[in-house]
Amino acid sequence: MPGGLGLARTPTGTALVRGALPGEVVRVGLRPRKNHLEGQVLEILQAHPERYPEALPPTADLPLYYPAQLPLKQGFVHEALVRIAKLEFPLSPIQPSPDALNYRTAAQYALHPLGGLAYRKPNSHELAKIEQDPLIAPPLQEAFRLLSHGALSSLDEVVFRGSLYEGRTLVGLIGGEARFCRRTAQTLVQEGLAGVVWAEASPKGRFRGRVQHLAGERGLLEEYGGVLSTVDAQSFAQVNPKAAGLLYREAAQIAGGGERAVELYAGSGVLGLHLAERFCEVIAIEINKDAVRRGEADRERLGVSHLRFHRGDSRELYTFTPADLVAVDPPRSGLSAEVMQAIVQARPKRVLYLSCDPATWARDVRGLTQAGYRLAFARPYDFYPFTHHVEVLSLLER
Ligand SMILES: C[S@@+](CC[C@H](N)C(=O)[O-])C[C@H]1O[C@@H](n2cnc3c(N)ncnc32)[C@H](O)[C@@H]1O
Repeated sequence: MPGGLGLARTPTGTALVRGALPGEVVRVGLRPRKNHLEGQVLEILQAHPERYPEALPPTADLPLYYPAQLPLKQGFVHEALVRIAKLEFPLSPIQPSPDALNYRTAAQYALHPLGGLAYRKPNSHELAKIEQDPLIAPPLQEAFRLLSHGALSSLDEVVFRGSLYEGRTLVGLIGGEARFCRRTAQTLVQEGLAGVVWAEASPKGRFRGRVQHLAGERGLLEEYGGVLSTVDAQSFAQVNPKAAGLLYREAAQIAGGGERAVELYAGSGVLGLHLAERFCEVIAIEINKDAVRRGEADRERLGVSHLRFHRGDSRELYTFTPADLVAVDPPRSGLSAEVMQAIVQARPKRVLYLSCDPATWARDVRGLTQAGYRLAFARPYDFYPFTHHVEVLSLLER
């Protein structure tokens, strides 16, 4: 089901079960929650006929052979539209990921106290050591090998950001003190990693505190749908560049053209660079300064002078109206009430909505349809094989 949990009805109520696939018979340890029961699979008594038999990291909550994952993901988006947006709409078929394994170009791991890399078990502080990660792309495999054997126990986490285009990987070392990491960073670069940054472990979140460059490169070029964009270890970029490239291309095709497009939640403006082929002016609004810095550098390198960045909040859309198109790609929480209001007041002819959460997307589609827009196109995209996550590309028109 959406959220990556199995659903079961029991005599004492509904149970949400981590690790169970639809139709499986499992033995589960259950705990009562406020309105339901929750648990973890202890033993699989009758497995799904398509269950994937090889080892996967604990974040892979959809362990099915790849073709069996796709109809489930299509179903998550359809179900969100019917249940939340109250719409029966003919979704276009899901676009599979070009690679089902070895696709991720970003990953983060905890450091195990006994050495090696580990995952935090879902909803717990316990660490599960991992020997390999079949979901990460080839350039990250080498970084994984190097850091699995390093003596890094003073750190909390390591972050990898690789590039398929350059075949190299940047590493972020998180926690401890920068001065104790400098020598390790230089060795890692000598051993073939592209660059290393250090970041303090901050309660505000990863890379929200002090960040210091330690060795090698600060950024790498990555290809997204024919556009070369800079990526770094500390700011957002899509982690499946081949799948994201397909989405950006289709997004630009369905967006039409016109005088002005405004892109909200723009990151480093990769979508904006695609839209710039069809609009006389594109404004990219993004709150994160590192993402804006990367985007400005890309725009200059590519000579796209009619794409401009505004570092600020998406609520500031009103400063850049009128617009023919407003494009949004918000975090999982979707559009805030203020951004929704700003879009409705701006009255663009078209709203291009990219989403990484079908439930909040469906909520916002409902809001936009109530404000006079109609859903004209929607296609699920699979950026995260072997997980329940699914992206949506959609277009609304008024
Ligand atoms: C899902 S990412 C999309 C980035 C970009 N469209 C891409 O595909 O690479 C969401 C982005 O929204 C930015 N963001 C979050 N809240 C924001 C806000 N209130 N106003 C502007 N940008 C925001 C984040 O920094 C992040 O870069």
